[in-house]
Amino acid sequence: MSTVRAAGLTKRFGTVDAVRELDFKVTPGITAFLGPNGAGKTTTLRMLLGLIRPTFGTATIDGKRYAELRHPRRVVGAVLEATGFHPGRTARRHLEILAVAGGLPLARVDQVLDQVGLTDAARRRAGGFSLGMRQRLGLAGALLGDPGVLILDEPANGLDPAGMAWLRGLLRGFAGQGRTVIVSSHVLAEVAQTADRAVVISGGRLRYCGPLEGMSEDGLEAGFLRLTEEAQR
Ligand SMILES: Nc1ncnc2c1ncn2[C@@H]1O[C@H](COP(=O)(O)OP(=O)(O)OP(=O)(O)O)[C@@H](O)[C@H]1O
Repeated sequence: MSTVRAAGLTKRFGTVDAVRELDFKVTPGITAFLGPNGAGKTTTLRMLLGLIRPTFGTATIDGKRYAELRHPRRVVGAVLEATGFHPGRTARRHLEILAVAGGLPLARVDQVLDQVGLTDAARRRAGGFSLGMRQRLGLAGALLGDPGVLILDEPANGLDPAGMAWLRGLLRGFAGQGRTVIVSSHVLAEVAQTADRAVVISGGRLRYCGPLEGMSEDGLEAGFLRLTEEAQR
């Protein structure tokens, strides 16, 4: 049962307050992480994953900052952008390297290739993959450590309708095992079909944290616009 928490989380880039005093807690299930362009979503996710340091406050997973996790890949898997592949490496080789670097059993590679539907493409070079296939490969890497938490930045980007339905099933199955998913998205129709809860930020500040129904009495889009419009900078 993994919990993700932001406490007083703040990030300043020069004079830009990207994230301001965010407090939220995410528990098992699927939580959509929503906000307009520039709201601070990616910055928040990068702080959770120890990729950038907060100016103030903390971002923790199971009570620990990412840097304090002894086996981070077993705790949290993440896909922030589907571009971090060596184009000349095959999908399988890419995952083998990640497994070795993360101290994970190589047997996981075939399991995750199967889980994301890339078994038949395992020997193909990632440089020739479509955007949707790169998303699947990124997801495979995130799943390698069999983590309790998945953090995904716009994972539906590039997926065709069948791919979106497949991703929804995968995330539901993952959450159904009592695990925690945080998924950022701009596609509210997809969010409505997938998420249990939402964290909404705008202008770097928290606007909502709670069940999806709680922000969408008159439709998710209307709720989202109401929560975020006064904060547009
Ligand atoms: N490395 C950086 N240096 C300076 N400013 C940054 C940096 N990274 C992000 N910002 C600024 O911080 C703010 C939040 O950006 P962020 O990428 O976190 O938003 P986002 O919600 O993920 O947006 P989008 O939906 O467009 O991806 C923006 O004003 C952005 O320009």
